[in-house]
Amino acid sequence: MPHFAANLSMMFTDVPFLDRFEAAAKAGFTAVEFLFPYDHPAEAVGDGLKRNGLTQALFNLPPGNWDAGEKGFAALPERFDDLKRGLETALPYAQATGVKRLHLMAGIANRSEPKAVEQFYKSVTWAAEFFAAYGLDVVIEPINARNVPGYFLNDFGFARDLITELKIPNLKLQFDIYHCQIIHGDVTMRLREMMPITGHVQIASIPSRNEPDGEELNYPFLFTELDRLGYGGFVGCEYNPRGKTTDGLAWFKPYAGVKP
Ligand SMILES: O=C(O)C(=O)[C@@H](O)CO
Ligand SMILES: [Mg+2]
Repeated sequence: MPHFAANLSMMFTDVPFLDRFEAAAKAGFTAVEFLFPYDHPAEAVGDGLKRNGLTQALFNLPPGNWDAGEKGFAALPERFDDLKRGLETALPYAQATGVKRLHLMAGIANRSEPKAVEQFYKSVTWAAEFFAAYGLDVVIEPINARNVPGYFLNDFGFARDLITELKIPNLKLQFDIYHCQIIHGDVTMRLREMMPITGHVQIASIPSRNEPDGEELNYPFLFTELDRLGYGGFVGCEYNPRGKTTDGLAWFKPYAGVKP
């Protein structure tokens, strides 16, 4: 049975961030993820988790000025120092939460520009080697161009080739089913192909990015497929609830309380 992680940047937003851990636990989640914890002290985030018996599935490395449109630096040669500083910033949060994987964002850059590609390889290698020393994985996620126009990493085949070519044991794919369906379709065949390099999975309905209980994809089929493929990682609920988060959790009832 999949092990779902509530995304606390998108779910339970009717309460302040640090109160969302309790809200997720009360709703039956045993794991959480979020985009960025950096507005709060690492200890407070770690306490929120521990007090509620939750496991941290994932969070993102610092992306730069998110509100100004920055989406990470990994493909930006002129921002390599910022990227390196970001790894240091994330480390205390990783240690306070006990998370085992971190998402490295590529940034807004043109993939047909050789310097951006070269920098992406360099940054990904640097980050993976940095976190290997702490027993952490680094994941990279293809993101569709409708949600993030100009995002460098917008192709699952490119991510697969890079991971396969670099052969860095702690470098893996963040397989967001929502993005895969929008970019390519054929989600089941891609899950089958890319399962050996997949370190994290995320879900949402397509095209609305709401609860995984309708629209384009048959999620119960995909959850069974993840089990059939032997996926033992987390499935992040990275969706915008249609209304109050708890009112939209009927789909989750059979999975509540599942531990790895
Ligand atoms: O947008 C997504 O999908 C994510 O997983 C975020 O963490 C990155 O924006
Ligand atoms: Mg995602």
